[in-house]
Formats: sequence, structure tokens, C-alpha cells
Amino acid sequence: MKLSGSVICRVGFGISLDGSKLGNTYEEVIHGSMEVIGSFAATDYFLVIGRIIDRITGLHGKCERVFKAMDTFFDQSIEHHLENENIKDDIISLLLKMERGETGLGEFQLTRNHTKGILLNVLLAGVDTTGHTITWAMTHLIKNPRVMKKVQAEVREVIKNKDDITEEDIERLDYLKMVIKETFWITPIGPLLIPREVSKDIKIGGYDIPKKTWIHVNVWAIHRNPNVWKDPKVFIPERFMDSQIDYKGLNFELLPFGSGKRICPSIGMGMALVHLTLINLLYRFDWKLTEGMNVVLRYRDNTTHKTTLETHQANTFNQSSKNPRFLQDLKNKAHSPIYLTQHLV
Ligand code: HEM
Repeated sequence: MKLSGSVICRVGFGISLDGSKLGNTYEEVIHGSMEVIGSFAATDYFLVIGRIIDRITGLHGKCERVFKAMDTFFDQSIEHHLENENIKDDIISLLLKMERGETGLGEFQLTRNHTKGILLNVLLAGVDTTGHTITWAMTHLIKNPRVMKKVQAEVREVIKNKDDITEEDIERLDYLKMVIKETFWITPIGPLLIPREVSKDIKIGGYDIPKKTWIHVNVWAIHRNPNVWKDPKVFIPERFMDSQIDYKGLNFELLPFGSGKRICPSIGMGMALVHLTLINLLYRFDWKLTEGMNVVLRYRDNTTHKTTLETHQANTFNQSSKNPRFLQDLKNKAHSPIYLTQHLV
């Protein structure tokens, strides 16, 4: 989570969280918003009485606090750009150009609120999804030593003693690509996608669906359809060998990024981050399952760990971040020991 957050803030917002005053606000924003998104909101079901219930449960107040923290975070990030004119080529610079009318949007005038709305989308949609995909892939590998051995052998063979691992290397890692596809398939990060609202009365599968109905696409169930998938509960990356099925929204059997107009607009960045992180971890470390369901990462030269740091996170963006499914420690320095503890529920 911290890694994906840092990358997205660097690439999207042109800011480095490490040691910056934005780092603390960022933590509050991310954890707070995930908690709020994952909470039950009575207003979603009972418009009037729900507002009263949400005030009594404290959800309303929490939303207000998170919203203020988020607004401050975006204000500070934008200010940082306005003070440093040499920051270019990131999302904030582009949006500020659009606000000033330097980049054409036709008749549409972008305001500061639009800019903040877009930044909010990028931040919330990018950090958790990427972070949890990596964590799930690690979990499946730890639980499947056969696959772990095979993918690690492939990565070490292809990377050998290269200092820099680049996106070109990904193309040569066929089995890793299958492992990631299988991770998306068995544990999709958005199991119900983003809800759609029906714009007119329609019929789907023989059912009448009236205008304005919300539709949730159950990707989790689609990925487990025994008429389409063999062994739908087992982690077998080889199922994608010689298969044309891809995750880009055109094969409806596999929809980790959704499909249609609202498909994830950042598949490229998400996939690059997931691949490069896993390649680095598989290449540089041996992972070992210890007693008591702990997962320990060790350096290949057998250096032992020294420090532990804990972060709580949920496993999908449809669940509350209160769920302490994962406790993880990842000191992200090239030559410092890495130790990772995971509690499997
Ligand atoms: C492995 C990583 C990722 C996964 C699995 C993922 C998955 C998804 C899914 C399932 C949706 C909903 C699509 C639908 O309902 O049809 C979505 C939407 C979205 N994603 Fe991603 N995503 C990932 C990475 C990212 C990254 C890195 C960013 C931005 C930096 C991003 C930005 C967005 C945005 C802005 C939307 C909303 C699009 C809209 O509302 O039209 N995603 N993503």
C-alpha cells in the first residue's frame, strides 16, 4: 500500500511522500477514506431516516473529517506545484493547464473542484487496487510452493545479474504473467465493479429491469462459473497457457479491470507496478512459510531480519479497511533485510 501510494503520488502528483509534510496527511486521507468507503451507510438505503442514523452512528462526522483532510491534501499538492514551476508532466500540472485554458477542452471549463475530483479518483482507485493485487499474488505464491518455485526460477533465469529491471523484461516472463492473471481471476480486487445505473427500461436474461435500477456485475461469481472454468477454486496459473483470454475487458470470463466505458483507465500503470514489484521481490528474496501461518521474506544470502513495521489493510475495495487481514512489514530499501508477517484468516 505504501509502495503503490508513493508511486502514484510521484507519478500522478509529482510529490515524494518520504520526509515531506504531505506524508502525514496522506496516511490520514488514505486510511480514513478506505474506512468510510467500506462502512455501511444507512443513507444509501433510506434517504431521509438514513441521514439521522448516519449522524447517530458517527459516520456522517467521520465523512466530514476525511473530506476536510482530503481537501487539505489536494490543496497542499496543488500549492506545491504552483510554487515549483519546474514540476511538469504529471497529472496535476496537466489539470492546472486545463484550468488555465492552455490545453483545449472545447467549451468545457475545468474548475478547481473538477481538478480535485479527478485527483481523488486517481488516488483512491490506484493505491488500494495495486497494493492489494500485489499482496494477493504474494499470498497465493506462499500458499502454493510449486508455483512459487516455478515462477521464481523463471524470474531468476531471465533477470540473471541485471542491475536494472525494466518493463522490457516483463515481456520475457510468461509464467509470471500467468501467475498475475490467475491472481486477478481467483481474487478480483473489484468483485462487484463500480455500480451502473440503468438509463431506460431494459430486459436482461429474461428479467425486466426498470430505468434507474442499480446493477452490480458480480465478477467474483463470473470467475467461478464452473461452466466456463475448470477447477474454479484452485490456483493453477497454467490454465492461461495457450489461452487467448485477456484482462482488458473484451473477454467477459475475466474482468479484473471491468469493461466498457467505465473500465479502469490505468491498466498499463497498474500492471507495470504489479509486475515490477513482484519481479523485484521474487528475484531478490526467498520467501518462506514459518510455523503459525507467518510469512517471512529472506535475502538470498540468508541475512536475517531486524525490524518489523505493521500496516492494516483490507483485501478488496468492497471491504472495510478495519479488517486486519494483513499485517505486513516491508522495508523497501535495496539492501536492508525484509521481513513480512501475514495473518491468513
Ligand atoms: C492492478 C491494479 C488495478 C486494478 C485491478 C484496478 C481495477 C479497477 C476496476 C475493477 C475498476 C472498475 C471498472 C468497472 O467498473 O468497469 C477500476 C476503475 C478505475 N481505476 Fe483502476 N485498477 C487498478 C489500478 C489503477 C491505477 C494505478 C489507477 C490510477 C492511477 C486506477 C484508476 C482508476 C479509475 C480513475 C477508475 C474509475 C473509472 C471510472 O469511474 O470511469 N486504477 N479499476
